[in-house]
Amino acid sequence: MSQPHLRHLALSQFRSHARARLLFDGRPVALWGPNGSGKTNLLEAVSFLSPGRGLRRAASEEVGRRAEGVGWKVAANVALGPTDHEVETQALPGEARTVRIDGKAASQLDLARLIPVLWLVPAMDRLWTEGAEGRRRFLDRATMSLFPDHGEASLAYEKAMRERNRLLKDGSRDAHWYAALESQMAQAGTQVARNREATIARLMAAQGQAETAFPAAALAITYPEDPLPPTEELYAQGLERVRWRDMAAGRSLLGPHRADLEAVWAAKGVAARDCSTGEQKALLVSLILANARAIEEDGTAPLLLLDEVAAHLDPGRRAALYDEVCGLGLQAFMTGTEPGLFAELGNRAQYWEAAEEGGVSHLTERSPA
Ligand SMILES: Nc1ncnc2c1ncn2[C@@H]1O[C@H](COP(=O)(O)OP(=O)(O)OP(=O)(O)O)[C@@H](O)[C@H]1O
Repeated sequence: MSQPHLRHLALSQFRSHARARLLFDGRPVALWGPNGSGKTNLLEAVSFLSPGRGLRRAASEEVGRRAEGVGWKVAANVALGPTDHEVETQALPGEARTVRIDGKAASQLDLARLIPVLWLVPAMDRLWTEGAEGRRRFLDRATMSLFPDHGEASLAYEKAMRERNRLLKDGSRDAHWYAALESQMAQAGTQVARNREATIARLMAAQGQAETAFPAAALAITYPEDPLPPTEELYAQGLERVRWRDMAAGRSLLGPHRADLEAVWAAKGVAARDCSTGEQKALLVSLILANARAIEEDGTAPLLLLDEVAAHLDPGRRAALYDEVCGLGLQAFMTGTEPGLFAELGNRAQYWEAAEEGGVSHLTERSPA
């Protein structure tokens, strides 16, 4: 039986794509074409089949085609074993993004339960050297793909923290109100932290399982000040203890929102941030493949969006990546400016050529000559 995949994808007024309809057979998809031809835009459309702001972290109104201003829509048929699901997500001008699954209104978190979507984009080349926020987002996306309750726990945590921050800013001394919010933060925050810890354990185990050309990373979650108390009860007590310190800071300083993800190239003992650009990319590829393997242990498979990943890898690693993607049976969407970058894939992939004319992208299924 084939892995979960998109059977068809239709875009309407999505960035440079006025109207596009693509049919897929479950093989990886290699998308090639010149700069600005709409390749990343297509991957971004697929990333909107998961919760959040997609792989460019764009606001919904940004992704509607500029010339039209009529809103945008992405529709897909998702094959999950013997069952197909119709998924639609769209936003009308000035309105929030909506989701429908099999014709019924659904939440964005329902998308995550249907099919996980993982991605690597060029902006993530700086993941290990820039601020902790990007690394937390990367970790949370991995976590959500393995623990579907993670999205709800994160939302509950953020909501309680926002309310506590408001009390802190207002200088409130209402101990009962603080205690209620701190108990909610401790409950949801402990869940968030546990899910993340379990995720890095699974990613490390999944890296160790396969002999690949990609380096294994030792991962750890760290905190800038106090470590996170290990139980819900101790965490609630910790929040009470630091209440007046937090009031001076005007915000909560203790919790999973301060976490950072550290990675070390295990065999060399070198921190990811001190590795070369290509090595950092190889570490990310290693983690994303480990993530896919861990998802497969749960009996499903993610969609993988790899934007311009081939350009950074030497030919040996490129071939290894393709072998791994094909071995896992993943529907990976991969972009490159030239078809030659996919030579090692041969007929194991479906090929689409992207071209742009008058600001509108066109996609044609075409095997490289
Ligand atoms: N909202 C929008 N409406 C219309 N066109 C848009 C919109 N947003 C971006 N574009 C256009 O889409 C094009 C970029 O497409 P995309 O990023 O998919 O290119 P690409 O093929 O991935 O290129 P590269 O190889 O350079 O990464 C640009 O020409 C940009 O102006």
